[in-house]
Amino acid sequence: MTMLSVDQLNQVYVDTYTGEATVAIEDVSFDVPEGQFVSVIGPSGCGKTTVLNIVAGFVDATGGTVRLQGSPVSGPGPDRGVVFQDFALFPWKTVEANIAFGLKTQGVGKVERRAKAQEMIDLVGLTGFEKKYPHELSGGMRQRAGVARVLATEPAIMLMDEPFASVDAQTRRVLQQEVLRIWEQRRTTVLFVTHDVDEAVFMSDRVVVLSPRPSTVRADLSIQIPRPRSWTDMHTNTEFVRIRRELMTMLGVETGVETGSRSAP
Ligand SMILES: Nc1ncnc2c1ncn2[C@@H]1O[C@H](COP(=O)(O)OP(=O)(O)OP(=O)(O)O)[C@@H](O)[C@H]1O
Repeated sequence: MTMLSVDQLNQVYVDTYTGEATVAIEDVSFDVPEGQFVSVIGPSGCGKTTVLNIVAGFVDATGGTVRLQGSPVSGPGPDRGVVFQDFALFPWKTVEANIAFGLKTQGVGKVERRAKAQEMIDLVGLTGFEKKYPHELSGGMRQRAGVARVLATEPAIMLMDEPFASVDAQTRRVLQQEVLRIWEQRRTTVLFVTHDVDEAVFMSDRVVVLSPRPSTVRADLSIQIPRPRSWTDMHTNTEFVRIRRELMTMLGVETGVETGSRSAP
């Protein structure tokens, strides 16, 4: 089943003061089948975040349609769970309360909320940290709590915009593996935006490559690396090495052209 359908998306931003128009997205179309992990990659400023924000319902597209499970998207909704770069946890709530929060807004009763929150806490490896506040957690733990918070509400699709951008290189690799481990147990459909070629290839079933702004879909590559995946095996995995090289060349990374793309450290 097609979970998400992005059809001839177009986005023009108009500066409210100068009236100047910026065509961010020219014409972008792609589908995401249920259960797939799909990354969107492309040069800096090509409109990756804009695509995600339109799918999330935060931004109204100036053209084209986004359908989720066949229904047009016209605003934010509980069927889409967004994992933000800055974790978006409430600092005054414990891990448990943060994770249960979305369920509360959905009207889920207290007992069920507690049970679901605990299930998610165990799933992401935060058992024992239920009563801690976000400032008492490491960046990696906060991100896991952020993922758990979104997963608890069982969205049809998870939208992730550079979720590991603010953590150090080593933690980033650990978190990439962690998120994959969690994802492999749930297989929630994921739309993932990143700059990072290695991250996109490592995580995804497919990588949608956008052209420089105003963007179109430049390539749509299927990643046939068996799961579960681990970073230890990647550099000797011929499929990883081949697709990584193809993407690097496409994005101009090896020719030294400034594209904003980079590989994972
Ligand atoms: N709210 C806005 N108002 C005006 N212009 C915007 C707005 N949001 C984005 N843009 C412009 O649209 C283009 C695409 O931006 P967007 O953030 O979607 O790209 P991106 O590929 O995610 O960038 P990056 O990789 O640098 O994060 C850029 O030129 C940006 O300046």
